[in-house]
Amino acid sequence: MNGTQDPPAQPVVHLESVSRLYGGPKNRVTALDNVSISLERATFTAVMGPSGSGKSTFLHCAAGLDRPTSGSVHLDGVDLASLREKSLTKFRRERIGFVFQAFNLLPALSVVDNVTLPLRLAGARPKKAVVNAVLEQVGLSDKRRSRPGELSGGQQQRVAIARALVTQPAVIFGDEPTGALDTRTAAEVLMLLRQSVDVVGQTIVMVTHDPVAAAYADRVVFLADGRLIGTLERPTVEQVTEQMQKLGTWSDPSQLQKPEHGVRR
Ligand SMILES: Nc1ncnc2c1ncn2[C@@H]1O[C@H](COP(=O)(O)OP(=O)(O)OP(=O)(O)O)[C@@H](O)[C@H]1O
Repeated sequence: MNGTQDPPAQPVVHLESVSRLYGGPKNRVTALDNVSISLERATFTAVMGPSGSGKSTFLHCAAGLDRPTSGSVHLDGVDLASLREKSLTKFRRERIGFVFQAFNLLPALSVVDNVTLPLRLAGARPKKAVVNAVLEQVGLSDKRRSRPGELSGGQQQRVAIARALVTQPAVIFGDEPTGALDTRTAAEVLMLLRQSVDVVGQTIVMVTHDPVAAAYADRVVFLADGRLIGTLERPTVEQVTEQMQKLGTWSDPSQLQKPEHGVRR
């Protein structure tokens, strides 16, 4: 036995048998049904599935915005169930970044003030070098004094990405981050997300309906009726489209690759 071997890398996100039920006994909805998955650091995961399959619920439970009915979520080694509401809010602010379809920028604030807002909310003083590096990374160094209204949609989403990156979070969760953008601008934003994984080792989890967007990820996980029914590694647009068509037409989901536990290269 080799005693000098490194221990296996701890996944940055780990869901174990997570279920989320809504409603009461008479109108019970199982939005997530016994989902287990591990996501490793510096990976880009896309979450796909038909409407109502549980994608948003998955994202909300994984990011500590919602609490599972049963099962556990560990994020960056922390069991989210162990955190009370206030600590969970602090944890989210410090360790998780969010990028939404609607960019959710504050219109009265400049680019730089929008980007540094999470740090200031956390009571930290933004480090100039970090802020400059992040603005450079998203290609907005020359727009730091602009207001969101003076920017294009793609530029606004890049501000939102810079705001998510600036706390150097364990994970960035994206909910249709390119849903409001035209094809070319979406490609630029996806490229930026991809680069943040490859260059600075960011971990990203993104819900999307778009096979083209999903193909930027390292892995696509497919949900149907709240269940994790398959994964695709190093997906191509064609493969993702094919899997979505299978799900859409409800042909045999067993044709999909079975989900693996603790998957990654
Ligand atoms: N707060 C809630 N109360 C009751 N039912 C809910 C609630 N949130 C979600 N659901 C139900 O849970 C299921 C999964 O919803 P979810 O929003 O996670 O799906 P989704 O895959 O993100 O859908 P879409 O692609 O349409 O956004 C759906 O049947 C939905 O109606």
